[in-house]
Amino acid sequence: MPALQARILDSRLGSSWPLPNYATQGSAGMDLRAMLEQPLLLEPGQTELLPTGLAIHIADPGLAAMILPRSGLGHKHGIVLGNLVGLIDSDYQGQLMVSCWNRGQQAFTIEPGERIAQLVLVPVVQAELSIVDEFNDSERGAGGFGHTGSH
Ligand SMILES: O=c1ccn([C@H]2C[C@H](O)[C@@H](COP(=O)(O)OP(=O)(O)OP(=O)(O)O)O2)c(=O)[nH]1
Ligand SMILES: [Mg+2]
Repeated sequence: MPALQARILDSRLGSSWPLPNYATQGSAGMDLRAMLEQPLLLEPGQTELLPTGLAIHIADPGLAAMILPRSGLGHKHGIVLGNLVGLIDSDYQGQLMVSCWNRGQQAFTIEPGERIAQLVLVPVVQAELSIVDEFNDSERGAGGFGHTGSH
């Protein structure tokens, strides 16, 4: 498992609540917590940017991190991400922020320290554009958006 540099920006993280970690040996993501001073009522349709108390520096341009919703919160309570997916650049050193969007019909209260999203490290390939006039033929060509049918 590679080491990931992290800074704790809220001292409650690691004392009142555990640091983000993998819940099981096979977990893909580590949960991020809402470092709130008090419970936050999210009305239907409301979006708030929440601090996580944590900064990471991935440093390796061959890696990035994604912030993804937690399935239970998203499916049962409509609490997903205002940006749908958060992408954390390898050179970002600021606090990890989570945009929480209540896309549901009911208000939902986020408690201080609640696990609101998950962080997944992913490999990245950076490419240089090589401009051409025509592509070599491919089986698909420009067909898309249902081109292959629905059965
Ligand atoms: O859910 C998120 C998404 C992004 N970020 C941070 C890390 C990321 O590296 C930086 C920039 O994100 P992005 O490139 O997606 O946002 P932008 O709107 O393009 O801003 P910028 O102009 O700073 O790149 O914001 C978060 O903390 N949480
Ligand atoms: Mg950007």
